[in-house]
Amino acid sequence: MTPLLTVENVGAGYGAITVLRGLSLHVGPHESIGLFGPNGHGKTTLLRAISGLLKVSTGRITFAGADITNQRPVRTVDAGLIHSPQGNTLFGDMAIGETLELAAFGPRVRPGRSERLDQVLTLFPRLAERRRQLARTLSGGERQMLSIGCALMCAPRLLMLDEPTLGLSPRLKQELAEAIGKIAQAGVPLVVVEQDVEFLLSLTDRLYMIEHGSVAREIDRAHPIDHDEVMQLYFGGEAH
Ligand SMILES: Nc1ncnc2c1ncn2[C@@H]1O[C@H](COP(=O)(O)OP(=O)(O)OP(=O)(O)O)[C@@H](O)[C@H]1O
Repeated sequence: MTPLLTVENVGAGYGAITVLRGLSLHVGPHESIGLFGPNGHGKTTLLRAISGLLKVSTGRITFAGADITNQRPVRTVDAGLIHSPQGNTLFGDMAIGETLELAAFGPRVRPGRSERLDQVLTLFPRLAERRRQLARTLSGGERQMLSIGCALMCAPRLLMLDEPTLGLSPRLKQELAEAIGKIAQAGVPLVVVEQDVEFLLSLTDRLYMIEHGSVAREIDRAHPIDHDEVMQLYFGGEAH
C-alpha cells in the first residue's frame, strides 16, 4: 500500500548549519511511528521540514500521494497534515473555548466544528472544566492538552506531536499518554517525538532513531528492544 507520508533523502538546516542529512522514512496508511534520539540531532527540524515551517535544500516529501516539498504551512494544514509543536505556542489572552474554535478556521475543517469540540472536551475533561479560563493561566500539562486539542480541531489525517509530555509530572504524563492512545485508537495516524522509548513503543507501531540528522536505526514493535539496548543506543559502549 502507498505510504501516507514519505520523506526521501531530505536535507535541511539553518543558514550555514546543516541538520538533516539525507533523511528518509515513511508512515504507512494506518500506521503510527515514533521518533527518538539524542538531543539536538534533528527531530524537531524534521517535523518543521515536513509541515513546511522550514525549507528543505534537498530531497522530496509526499503526503497522501501529493508532493508537499517546501509547501507553505497553510497548505499542509489544508491537506490534513497537522503539527503540534514543542513548547507554548498558544495565545495567552484567549480562553480555552475560543482557542479551540479558532483552530478550526479552514474551509475543510469548519463543517463539523462543534462535534469535534465536543470530542476534544470529552477527551480532555480538564479543558471542559476550564473552558472560559485564559490560556496564559493554564498549567504546563493543561497547555499541552490545549495544543493537542487545537490540532484535533483541524481534523488531522496525520498528527505530528513534538515531545507532548516534556516536563510533565509522571501523573500528568500518564493522563496525556492515555489521551494520545485514544487518539491513535480512534484511527488517527501519529508521528510522535519522545525520548522515552518504552512510552513510544506502547503508542506506535515502529520507531526511528534519529542521529546526526539521519535515521540511525529502525525498531519494529514485533522486535522491540530492551532497556539496556536503549541505553547503549543513547550512550554507546557496553550496557550495564
Ligand atoms: N532556528 C535555529 N537556528 C539555528 N540553529 C537551530 C535552530 N533551531 C534548531 N537549531 C539547531 O539545529 C539542531 C537540531 O535541533 P532540533 O531541535 O531539530 O533537535 P532535536 O533532535 O529535536 O532536539 P531535542 O531532542 O533537544 O528537542 C540543534 O543543533 C539546534 O541547536
